[in-house]
Amino acid sequence: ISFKTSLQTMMVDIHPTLIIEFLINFFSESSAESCQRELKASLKKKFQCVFEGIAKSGNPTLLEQIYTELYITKGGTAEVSDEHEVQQIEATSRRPNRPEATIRQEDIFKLPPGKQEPIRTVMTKGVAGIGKTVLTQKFTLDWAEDRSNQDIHFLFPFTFRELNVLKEKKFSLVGLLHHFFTETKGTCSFDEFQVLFIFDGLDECRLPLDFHNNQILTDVTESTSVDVLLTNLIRGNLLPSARLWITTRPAAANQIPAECVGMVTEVRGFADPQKEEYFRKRFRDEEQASRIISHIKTSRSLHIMCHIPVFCWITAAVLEDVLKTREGGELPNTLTEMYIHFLVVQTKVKKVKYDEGAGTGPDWSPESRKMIESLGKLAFEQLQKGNLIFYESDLTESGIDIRDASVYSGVFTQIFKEQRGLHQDKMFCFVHLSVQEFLAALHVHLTFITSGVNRLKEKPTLKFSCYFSKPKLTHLYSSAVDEALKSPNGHLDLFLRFLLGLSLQTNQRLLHGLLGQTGSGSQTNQETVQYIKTKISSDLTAERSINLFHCLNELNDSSLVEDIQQSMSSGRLCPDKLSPAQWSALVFFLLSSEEHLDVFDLKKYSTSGDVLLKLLPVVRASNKTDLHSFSLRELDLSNNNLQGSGLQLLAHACPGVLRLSVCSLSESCCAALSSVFSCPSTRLKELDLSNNNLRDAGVKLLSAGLQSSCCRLEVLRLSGCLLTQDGCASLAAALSSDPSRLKELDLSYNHPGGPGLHLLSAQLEDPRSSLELLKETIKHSHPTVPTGRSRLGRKVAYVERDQPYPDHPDRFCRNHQLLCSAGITGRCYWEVELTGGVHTSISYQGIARGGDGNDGWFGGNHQSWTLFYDGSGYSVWHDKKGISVLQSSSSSSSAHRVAVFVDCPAGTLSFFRVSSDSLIHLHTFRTTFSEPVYPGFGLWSCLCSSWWV
Ligand SMILES: Nc1ncnc2c1ncn2[C@@H]1O[C@H](COP(=O)(O)OP(=O)(O)OP(=O)(O)O)[C@@H](O)[C@H]1O
Repeated sequence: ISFKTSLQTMMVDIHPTLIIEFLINFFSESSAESCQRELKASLKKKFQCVFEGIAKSGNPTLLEQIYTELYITKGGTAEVSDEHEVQQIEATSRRPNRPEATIRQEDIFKLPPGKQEPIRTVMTKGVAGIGKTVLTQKFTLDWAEDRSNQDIHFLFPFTFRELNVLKEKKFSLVGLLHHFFTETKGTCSFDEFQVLFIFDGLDECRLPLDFHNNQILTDVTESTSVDVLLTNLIRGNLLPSARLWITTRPAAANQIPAECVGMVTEVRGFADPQKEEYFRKRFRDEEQASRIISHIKTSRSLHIMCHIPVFCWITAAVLEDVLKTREGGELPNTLTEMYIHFLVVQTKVKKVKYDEGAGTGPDWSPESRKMIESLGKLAFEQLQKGNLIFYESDLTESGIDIRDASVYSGVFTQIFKEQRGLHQDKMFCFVHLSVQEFLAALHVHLTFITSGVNRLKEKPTLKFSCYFSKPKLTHLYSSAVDEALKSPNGHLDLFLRFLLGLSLQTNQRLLHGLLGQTGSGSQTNQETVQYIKTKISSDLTAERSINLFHCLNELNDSSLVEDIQQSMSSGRLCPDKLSPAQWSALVFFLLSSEEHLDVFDLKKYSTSGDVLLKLLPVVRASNKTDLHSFSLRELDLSNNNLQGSGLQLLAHACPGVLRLSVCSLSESCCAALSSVFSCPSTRLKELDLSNNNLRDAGVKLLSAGLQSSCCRLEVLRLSGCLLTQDGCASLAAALSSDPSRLKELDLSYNHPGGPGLHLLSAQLEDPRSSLELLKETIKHSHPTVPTGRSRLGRKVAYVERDQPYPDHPDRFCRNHQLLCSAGITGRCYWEVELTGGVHTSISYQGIARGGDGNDGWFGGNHQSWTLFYDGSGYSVWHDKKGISVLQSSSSSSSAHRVAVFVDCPAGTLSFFRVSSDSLIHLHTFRTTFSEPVYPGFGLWSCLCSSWWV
């Protein structure tokens, strides 16, 4: 009636085009409303249940019944984190008591206080199994059931898993929405609606998200490949008014350019009270829940791991079973034990469900054995490649019959999930990365026991030699330790813990029937323990030695830690006399001891900068570190891979000068430092942040702190921090604010551009500004490409053929590299055209030429500095420390030029990329050259490496 009346009223005196417009609006609105209703109904159906590792035949659990609040923090960057996920879990597990900005699940898209604009793109990071998917499901369900976020008209939850299978297909954005959400077919224009896209699991994305080269697309009805749709949607070219939520494991976060992300949040899993809540929700029987909770609390390792919801789920499954069958018996304590029980429990479940077995004790049938062997092979081979999602072809490669695959996933539903993407493409994954790591370790163990082949060495070297001597398990373990230590991102750390855990006879007995013969004896274990201890004594990073201590734990050896504990309790601990192994033991002990971490009083140990550096992992982990008596005037932590952790504490502790040059700091660290500037108790006067990739976004955060009336900073060094005009504008705004006390600002080796410098130079003139000195030496020492340069026409290429040159002591024995014969003492500029993996370096004459080759690599010692191009990006190295400086968009096979500018008297060495006769600054080393330097070149491999000068 109301429609009819309105229409009649209008018909009387309104222009016909307006009537048509009214009609279109009227109908599109009502059809949009019905689309929304149907979409909500379908999402409600889809998300009200959570499949806890059971993909097919299990009983779905209601999300509402198990959902336990997750701890989510705000802040951080979209940058990649190199730490292995388990270390992150262990580090982050201690943080919840810190006053960090947290955010509730339902507020993720609320307008932030004081902001006019809503955030367009939120990225949520979190390690495997921490609850990202469940979180997006809860958000979606709450929306679909009208509980929250009703300002959103349409919510479209996608997973990268399902988008992967559309790799070869073409869609328009509207077409893609209609394809996945058929309920919305009645709506063709989403411009005037508030739309939220959820993209879950960026780490699983196999689409080439090329943000730099993909075509720009603004038309939502134009068809193209899905990756082009995604890059344009994320960049805001398509549907600029839409909101986006992307979730990812930390290692994959940097696939999205930082400028496209408005806010980063991180799921930290369950805080301590939520762990209890989880088990109480899961076990309605209160007594059973209490027993399980108190057991978990007795083992620090288990308690920490229970921050990860999926681990809670594994623990619940194991303990439920163990408590049933082992009244009064010992409960699993180490990680390996827990995972062995998990496997045993699953086998029993399978026996009861499918083989009508009694379910008492695991009886490994030949089929179950074969299945575990195949899954183990798959787990190991894919772990080596860094893959967590597998396709049918990966299964075939590991000897798994594709026709049986669904039976496998049906049987071992809780270990191995089968995912069905669109078009019924099958994808598989283990329920959790740690299950994959466990099965991979089991595979390596079994292969060695049965055939003497060490899978970590990849060569069946023992095939013949085993006729003469029995292959030794100690070799397997020591090579596994070596491989794990070699991995740049620690991807074998947890694998190693499991492999060593499996060497214990007590654990092997639990798997009796699967393993057949047991392998190692106590002699082997002792040798392995000794080997690990020698490694701990060597020069390892804190994270690496901590993992080795966890390994000793799995081997039931706690002697190193006990020694330290005794020295501590007897008051004999003397920090100046500790060996590297004892330092590591102290760090590990402090990290694993609950009470020491509540308030960590550093002065108990020493007040030297060196000690502070060694104890940094503890400082990072402690809830509160007492650094007030730490009365250093100046603290120089330059050239350390700090990555920002513990910075806030350090900066508070340091009253005068803090040097953090070349510390791998990024934008995220600037928020911490900025909050120090504005803290009333700050006494920081000079801060050197040179040669860290802070970029404009980081400097913007610092500038906010500089404006605080509490800030006492007088000297700020930001040389070589990748700043452009925007960064300079933020600094200029901060300096013009009233209370700024900054007198000296070093901006050399950045790209401020004319307007940027102009803004800052104006501060020098302004009598109200405190700025007295502005260094922007880039104008002078940043070379322009010289016009009259000549091509030397020297070319070197990598060949795999003997060369007819006689031996010479100046020749590098192992490394494919050479030094020029003329040394440089003044200023020199040269360019190199390269393809493939190439080192462009300078070095002193004295660099090692012989030996095993490890010390003589350019950048692998204190005598040389190098820019290394690995075929996809650049990194700079000196004294074995490297930082990545630029990812390249060109392919490894295409030639490109880099330039080197060395200024010996000034002590600078700069590397640039030459791009159509302009120079892009990559990095500047600053040092004192004590002798002449020689240009050097190295060819990494047969990737057709070659260079011209
Ligand atoms: N908030 C929660 N409450 C209860 N259980 C949860 C919660 N979050 C996760 N879980 C449990 O943990 C399991 C794994 O969670 P989820 O799949 O969300 O992890 P994820 O972070 O997406 O992991 P991945 O990176 O491996 O995809 C779930 O199947 C569920 O059993």
